Amino acid sequence: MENYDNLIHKANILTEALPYIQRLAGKTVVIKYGGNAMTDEKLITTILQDIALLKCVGVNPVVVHGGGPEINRLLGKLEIESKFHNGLRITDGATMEVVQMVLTGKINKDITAQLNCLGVKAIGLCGKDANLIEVVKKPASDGVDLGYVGQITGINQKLLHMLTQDEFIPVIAPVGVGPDGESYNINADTAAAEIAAALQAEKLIFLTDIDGIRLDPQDPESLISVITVERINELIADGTISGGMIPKVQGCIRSIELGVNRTHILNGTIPHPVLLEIFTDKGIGTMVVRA
Ligand SMILES: Nc1ncnc2c1ncn2[C@@H]1O[C@H](COP(=O)(O)OP(=O)(O)O)[C@@H](O)[C@H]1O
Ligand SMILES: CC(=O)N[C@@H](CCC(=O)OP(=O)(O)O)C(=O)O
Repeated sequence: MENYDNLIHKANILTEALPYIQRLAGKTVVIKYGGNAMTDEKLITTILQDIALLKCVGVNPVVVHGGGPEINRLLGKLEIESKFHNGLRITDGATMEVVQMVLTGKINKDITAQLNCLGVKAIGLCGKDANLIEVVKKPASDGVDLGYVGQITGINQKLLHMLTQDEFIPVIAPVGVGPDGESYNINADTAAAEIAAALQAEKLIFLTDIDGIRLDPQDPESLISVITVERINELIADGTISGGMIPKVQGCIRSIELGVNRTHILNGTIPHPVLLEIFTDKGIGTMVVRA
C-alpha cells in the first residue's frame, strides 16, 4: 500500500505542474547557465533534463551559457593572466582567442551534445553564426580599455524564432561579431538579457552558484524571494549586491523594462532548479519584479 501512496504522490506532483505547463506552452524561456553552476556532471545532467522536458511539454527554451571559470583555467595553463574590470574580463587579442575556444569550441558543443543525447534537437551557436549577436567595441569604462569586449547592438531574433518554432533548442555562446567580422567577448548575463528582450521571452532565468539575492551574501537565511527594481537599485548603491550578481540584476532590470514578464535568479548547483521554479507552486530563488 505504501508503494501505491508513493505513486499517487508522484502523480500529484505531475498534476501540480499542469496549470504551469498550460500557461507556458508556446512561450519562450531564456535560461542563462553560468560557469560557476557547471560544477558536477550529475547536476549538469539534471539541468539539461529540465530544459529537455520544457521543450517536450511545448515550452521554447533558449540556453545562453557562460564559462568564466573554464576560461580562467585555460588562460592559467597558457600563463596568460586573467584581468577583470567591474566584473568584465579585459580581453586582449590572445585572451579573445582562448575565450572563443573555450566558449564556442568546448562548452557550447558539450552542452549541445548532452541535450541531444536526451532526445531533443539542440543546436549550438555563437554570436558569429548568422550574425546572431552584433556588437561594437564597448567604450572604455573609468578610463580602462576593455579590449575585445562587445556592446550588443543587435540580436538576430528571426533566426532564433525560426529555430524554436522548428523544434530546436538554441544553445548560445556569448561571443559577438563586430562590424568587420571580429570576435568580441560578452558577459553571458548581459547576452542572456538582451536575447530575452529581443525574443520578448516570458521568462529569463539565471542559474548561478547561490540561491538568489541575499541581504547578507554569507547568510542563506537572508534570501529575498521577491524584489522590486527600486529595491535592487538601493541594494547596489549600499554595496549589498556586488560582483558577479550585478550583471544578473542589471540583466533582470533591462529585460523587464523591455517587456520580459518574469526574471528569476536561481541556484544551479542543486538538482532540477528549473523544474522546481517553473512547475511547482512554491518556486525557489529570487524573482525580480517591476514594482
Ligand atoms: N547580495 C548578494 N546575494 C547573493 N550573491 C551575491 C550578492 N552580492 C554578490 N554576490 C555574489 O554573486 C555571485 C554570483 O555571481 P557569479 O560568481 O558571477 O556567477 P555566475 O558564474 O553564475 O555568473 C555569488 O556567488 C555571490 O558571491
Ligand atoms: C566580457 C566577459 O567578462 N565575458 C565573460 C564571458 C563568460 C561568462 O560570462 O561566463 P560566466 O557566466 O560563467 O561568468 C568572460 O570572459 O568570463
